[in-house]
Amino acid sequence: MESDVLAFENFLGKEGVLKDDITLNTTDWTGQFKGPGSVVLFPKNTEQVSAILAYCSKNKLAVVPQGGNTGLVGASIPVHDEVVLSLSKINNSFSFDDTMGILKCDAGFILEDLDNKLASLGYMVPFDLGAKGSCQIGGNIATCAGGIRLIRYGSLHAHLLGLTVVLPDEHGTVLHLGSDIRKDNTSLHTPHLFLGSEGQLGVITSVTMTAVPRPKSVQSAMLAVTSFEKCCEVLKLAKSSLSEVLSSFEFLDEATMKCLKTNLDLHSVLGTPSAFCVLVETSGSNEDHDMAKMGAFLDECLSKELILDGVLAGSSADATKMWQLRESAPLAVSRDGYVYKHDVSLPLKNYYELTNVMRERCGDLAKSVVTYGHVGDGNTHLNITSEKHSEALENLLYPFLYEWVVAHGGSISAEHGIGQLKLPYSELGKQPEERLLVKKLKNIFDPNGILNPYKMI
Ligand SMILES: O=C(O)CC[C@@H](O)C(=O)O
Ligand SMILES: [Zn+2]
Repeated sequence: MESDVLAFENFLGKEGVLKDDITLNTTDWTGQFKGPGSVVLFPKNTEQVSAILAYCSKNKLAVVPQGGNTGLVGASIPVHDEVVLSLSKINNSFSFDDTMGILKCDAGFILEDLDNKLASLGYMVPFDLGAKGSCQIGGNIATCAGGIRLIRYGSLHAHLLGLTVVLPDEHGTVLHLGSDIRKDNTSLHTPHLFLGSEGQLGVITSVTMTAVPRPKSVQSAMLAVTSFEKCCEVLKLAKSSLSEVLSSFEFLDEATMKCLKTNLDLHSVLGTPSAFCVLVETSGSNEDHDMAKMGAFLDECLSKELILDGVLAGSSADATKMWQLRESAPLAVSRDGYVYKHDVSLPLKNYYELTNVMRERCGDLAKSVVTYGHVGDGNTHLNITSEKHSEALENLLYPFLYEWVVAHGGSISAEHGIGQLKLPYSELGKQPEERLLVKKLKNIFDPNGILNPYKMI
């Protein structure tokens, strides 16, 4: 490794190579994934990434590309002594076409910084995540990040136009995929292969994507609902009556509210306790119009007895309080004890059934069985906690939970990916021929298998 470090210092200068105290880059924020790693590299541009990958390819050194390291499945953490390649210093180039709404930028931009830059131009990034203050746009693409606005703007597949990627071959080949324009049907849509590829095909150094006009009016309301069936009725009504302005439809159950109160001292904004809370947001361009729509929607929810109670945010401080509840849910469960995290999608008819089934199955072994998530997309975050890691509980959970999800037509990973966490179950629900095709593709991009090994593929 010493000669490798010298070679890296030669490409990057001493300041681009971190040898000691690398724990920040070899541990994830939940503390669940820790790898020894060997060295952390901080290239400043695509050429330096190319030099690194060419060298690692010739010398068969495994590499873990790393963005903001905010993932939840251990995809950006080394398993053994892989070299960590951080993209965080590749964050200079930014350009924006404010007529077409097309953004081109380096992969290492922090999502929130990018969004702030776009704000001054009247636009925003078309997705939003709790991790926005630390995650990076290149990592968002590599993991096909979902988040709280997917119901309105669609997944990143709808926004990605082009990428610069570096391949892990002996030349460190630099590829410019797709284009910087909205419509280009001249080839296979190769940039999209990298969406959700978990850094296993190549290293993304630059991203071209669409941004969306920043809404001038945003309304948020929190609703108390007595049954999950009614939550689904409220969703249907929100889609039909809020239609084009609906931008979010999020969900927290009573156990989540309890966890927020006990572990973070965060209290519901609703006066009436209820089994379920729904957070609805609209985004539009005309406050009077959007307020009228939200008001009519809330009236209809009440008159049809779909909700027990509802609070409309009267100020941005009120809205912040509502969103703080939803966005703090992951932190609240992490303070509850050892957490078994799940990110699965299901047909809505089975969405909360999973929680009920698991609550009964886990019995007293679980401390809390908590569900929140993007109900509008059928994506549930079922988090099960125990005082400490429990093998008995783990054996009750797996593979039962993932098999149940697949048997009910769901996906074992809705938005967080496979990484290390779900690797043992990654074949579930997949046709063997599809897995084979994916492996063949991986082999074309990374014949030596050096890029982010022991993960999804
Ligand atoms: O903590 C989780 O399980 C989910 C994290 C994130 O995807 C969210 O939606 O808050
Ligand atoms: Zn989520």
